[in-house]
Amino acid sequence: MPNKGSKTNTEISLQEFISAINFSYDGVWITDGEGKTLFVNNSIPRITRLEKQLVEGKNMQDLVEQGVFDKSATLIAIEKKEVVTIIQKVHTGVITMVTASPIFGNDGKIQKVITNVRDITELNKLKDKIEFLEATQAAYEKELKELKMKLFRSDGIIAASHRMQDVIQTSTRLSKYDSPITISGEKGSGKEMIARLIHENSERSQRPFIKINCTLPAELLIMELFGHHTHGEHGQSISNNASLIEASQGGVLYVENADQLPKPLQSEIIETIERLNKKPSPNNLGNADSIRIISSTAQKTDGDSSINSKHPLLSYSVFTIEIPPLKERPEDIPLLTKHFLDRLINKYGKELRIPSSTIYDFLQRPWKGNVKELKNTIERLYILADDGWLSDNLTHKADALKTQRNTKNTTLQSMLYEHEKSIIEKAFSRYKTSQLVAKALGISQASAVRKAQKFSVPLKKRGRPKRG
Ligand SMILES: Nc1ncnc2c1ncn2[C@@H]1O[C@H](COP(=O)(O)OP(=O)(O)OP(=O)(O)O)[C@@H](O)[C@H]1O
Repeated sequence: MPNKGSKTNTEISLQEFISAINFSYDGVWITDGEGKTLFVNNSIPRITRLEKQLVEGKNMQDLVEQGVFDKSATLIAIEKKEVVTIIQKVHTGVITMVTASPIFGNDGKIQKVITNVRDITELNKLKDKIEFLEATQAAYEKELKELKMKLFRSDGIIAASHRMQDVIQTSTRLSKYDSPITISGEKGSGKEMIARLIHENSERSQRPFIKINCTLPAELLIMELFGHHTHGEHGQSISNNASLIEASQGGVLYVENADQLPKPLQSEIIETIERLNKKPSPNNLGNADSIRIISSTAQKTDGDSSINSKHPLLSYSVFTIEIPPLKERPEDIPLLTKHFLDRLINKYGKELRIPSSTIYDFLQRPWKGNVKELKNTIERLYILADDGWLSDNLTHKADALKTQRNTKNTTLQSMLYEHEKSIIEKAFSRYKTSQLVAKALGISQASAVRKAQKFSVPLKKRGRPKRG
């Protein structure tokens, strides 16, 4: 029988209780209802790297004001009268996670606040490590994307502008799928070129790419699309020529300007293709003869679903690639010009150079017929040129002679140099002073002066005020 005055096994003395709390691995910090420190256990100095004497008896408010902590969970818990968890910075560099729990008396007032303190510096290091790994992963993904872009065959396609690079990137992605797609863009902007690029880079590349010319009269188009059938003497249907749809099996059917086809014909194309695509394959490995439809439209479809819904072929598409008009991507113009000129030189052997004034002029034009118009313009100028320069009037020829002295070749760098020079010369001839030129071109006056010196443009001297 235990003595009346002695402790049972389940009872604990205050001394034992305090030494148990001192053993706790987490820090324990107890204050009164005003935030004055009454007790800190032995883990507090280990975790916070603060001397016990520095904090014992101190009010949390003072410790925050002295900058020992950036904020105090105890003070917030007293204010909010609820349990609070925060991340706290100690001026020793340690980061802790603290949870402060108010203890209420019978009168409803806070009597004590007991706060658990945990060192999360390690956790933070882990977070840094995760962030580092995420950044590394992002860098690898970027590299992979660039490598994929390199693997993607896009020879002969100029895409210097961000918008065209996006188009190429989307095309790369879409070439791996069979989904029907629409390519939209103004006439001559490169819709067919992108459709062919998708085909060339897909698993269908060895199978046909069949283009339907929607400008043909409807009857002829129907015959071309579905084949010409007559009836034999027993009433059976005899096919007299192969249909374009059948010819495109396993490959791509490119329906150019699909929105110009009569709607019933658009629906019939979809139905015929769906029927053919559903034909079971001999080995159940998917239909190797399935047809992929790529439609094109000169209408801008972005954000306007009403355009798509009016045309069965456009609404059948699961993805639309928008090709921007040439005037919205001027960065492509100098490179396209060089690209088309190089091709002509390769074919015909007549060497020509491009004067900066021609590039300048090309950058100003509206190019309503887009890349096709640029290509044709270059071909026309190439045929007409007989003095070694690709230019389209006498002023340009005079410019070309000037440029000849300064330009050794037609690299992009030299073209850009000449282009900038021409802008600076024109700006000084129009606005006269470096101050006005700077304002017009949106550059600093110092930069306008430097550019004038770079291109040997004479600077107008400021007149001295007259005396007397
Ligand atoms: N980014 C480019 N790089 C190189 N050549 C291009 C580029 N874009 C278009 N072209 C060339 O410009 C010409 C017109 O392009 P394409 O026929 O693909 O345009 P389109 O939008 O299909 O024209 P249309 O609306 O008349 O059918 C083609 O010779 C094509 O190879």
